[in-house]
Amino acid sequence: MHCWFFTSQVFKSLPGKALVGNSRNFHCIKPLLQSTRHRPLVETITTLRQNLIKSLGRDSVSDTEAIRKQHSRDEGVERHNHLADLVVWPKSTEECSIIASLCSEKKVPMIPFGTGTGLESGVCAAYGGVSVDMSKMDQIVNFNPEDFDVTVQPGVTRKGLNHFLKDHGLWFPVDPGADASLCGMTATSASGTNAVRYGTMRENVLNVEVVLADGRVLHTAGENRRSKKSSAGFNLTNLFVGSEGSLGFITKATLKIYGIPEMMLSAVCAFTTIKAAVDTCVQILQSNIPIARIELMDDVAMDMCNNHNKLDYKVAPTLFLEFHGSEDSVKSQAKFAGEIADYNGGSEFRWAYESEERNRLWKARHDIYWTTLQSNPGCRAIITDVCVPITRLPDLITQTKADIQESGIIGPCLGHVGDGNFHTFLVFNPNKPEEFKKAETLAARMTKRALDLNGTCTGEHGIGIGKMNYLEKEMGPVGIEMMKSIKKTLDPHWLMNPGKIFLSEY
Ligand SMILES: Cc1cc2c(cc1C)N(C[C@H](O)[C@H](O)[C@H](O)COP(=O)(O)OP(=O)(O)OC[C@H]1O[C@@H](n3cnc4c(N)ncnc43)[C@H](O)[C@@H]1O)c1[nH]c(=O)[nH]c(=O)c1N2
Ligand SMILES: CCCCC(=O)C(=O)O
Ligand SMILES: [Mn+2]
Repeated sequence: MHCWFFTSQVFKSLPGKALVGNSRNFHCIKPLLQSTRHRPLVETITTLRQNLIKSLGRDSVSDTEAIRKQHSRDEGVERHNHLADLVVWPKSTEECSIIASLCSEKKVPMIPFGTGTGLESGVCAAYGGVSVDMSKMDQIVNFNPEDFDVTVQPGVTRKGLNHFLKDHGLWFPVDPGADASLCGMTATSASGTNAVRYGTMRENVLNVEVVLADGRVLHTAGENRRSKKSSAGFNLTNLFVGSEGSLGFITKATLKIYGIPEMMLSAVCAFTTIKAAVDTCVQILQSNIPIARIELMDDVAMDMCNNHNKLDYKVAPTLFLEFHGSEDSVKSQAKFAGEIADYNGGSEFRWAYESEERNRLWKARHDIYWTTLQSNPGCRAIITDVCVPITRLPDLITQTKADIQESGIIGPCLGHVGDGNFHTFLVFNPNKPEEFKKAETLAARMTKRALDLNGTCTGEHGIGIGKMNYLEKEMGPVGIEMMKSIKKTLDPHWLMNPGKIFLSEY
């Protein structure tokens, strides 16, 4: 994989005539999409801006540099140095359609923006264009507690939805660490710590409303449909789950919701080896214990976690577990899981009974990325996200940890092991190109290994720019051809989030 350290020479060599972008100081950028595409001309953007102001109002359109910068990057490693030319804030599906029609008419790229918590540069403006910030469409538009479904606009975040649902004794369990928008989560096919029991976005989205590149509005399961199952034709809903803004704007998502369990009980258990911890996880799943969360943190992650959260857990490979259900069910699940852990040499479970204690524990888990960066001031990290069939996980993690140790790079390992999904944060100093190179080499080896073990390059973060070349390997030529032909049907001028997912255009 190539990585170019940013120089003005590289920037000048990018395709384009009268460019509207600027040059931020990036430590690394990726090769652009193989394309003859140019950024929009200044005069095109000027006319488009006037038309957008006429349709949406002056307050809903911005071309200030600070706002364009804020909308052109996410929380992952900076892989791009281009800014959107304009940022707009639609207030309704109709306004979204107008934006799409105006941009299509001028052949200007459109980039949906949720909350910008993505990790693979999905919101970067690879070819400039219009960043469409969906945050002002923030209503819960349909709530059916007795049917266990809710329909939200794109500005509703997962924490916002859960705050609303709590008073009704309900919750939405998909929980990426960040407070992401639910439509952004749909767009990236997100998951998190609860997926082992409740599934990912793929299993929890019943219908989506989409504004297509030309402004048409599609309801992927038919307008207002919210049945739990359907055999009616192709599954268009799941086509849009994971589409990463490349097929249209998700303007509504209808989601499954759940009753808050009568009891939730968390526990922490340390092991002498990674293999013993992962074996425990595999055996718990094979025993059909309906565990709600089962997360792994290695010794490196536990050490950082203790230091930053004033915790005193053992510095060893550790499982964080959680059981949901009635009191009887939780107790019997916990007993059975405890016996399996014991069989694998695990320490006694350390229980967290009270919700305050549980929240502290899971917050420490969710914050581990920030903890890693704070433990290494001035550094950034390449975030890996491979996922394999669970029986392959012990080998994958053990070999990866050996690789990391040999490289001398700092790289905590953690994961949603119940799904076979794990992450490393490969820390590098942006001023030391050799460290970045080492981290990239490690990430590439790990991903290749996961693919060789029948897995995927991304369990939950998506392809964006960061994993474009891996998608080609994972899908093979026919798979990529099919994906592109679907994109061509929905977005014939390649205007929706160009420069993402695919290494080359049609
Ligand atoms: C600390 C921390 C921890 C985690 C994570 C991030 C961070 C910072 N994430 C990643 C992230 O939260 C996840 O990818 C979200 O789904 C992104 O949602 P945003 O609303 O922020 O989308 P964001 O604005 O970042 O956009 C992401 C992509 O979706 C597209 N998009 C956004 N809104 C859209 C819309 N309405 N219509 C069409 N396309 C749209 C964008 O164009 C882009 O390609 C994660 N993820 C995960 O799965 N599991 C995890 O455990 C974590 N953990
Ligand atoms: C922000 C880095 C990875 C986040 C993540 O996916 C997790 O902690 O599980
Ligand atoms: Mn994760």
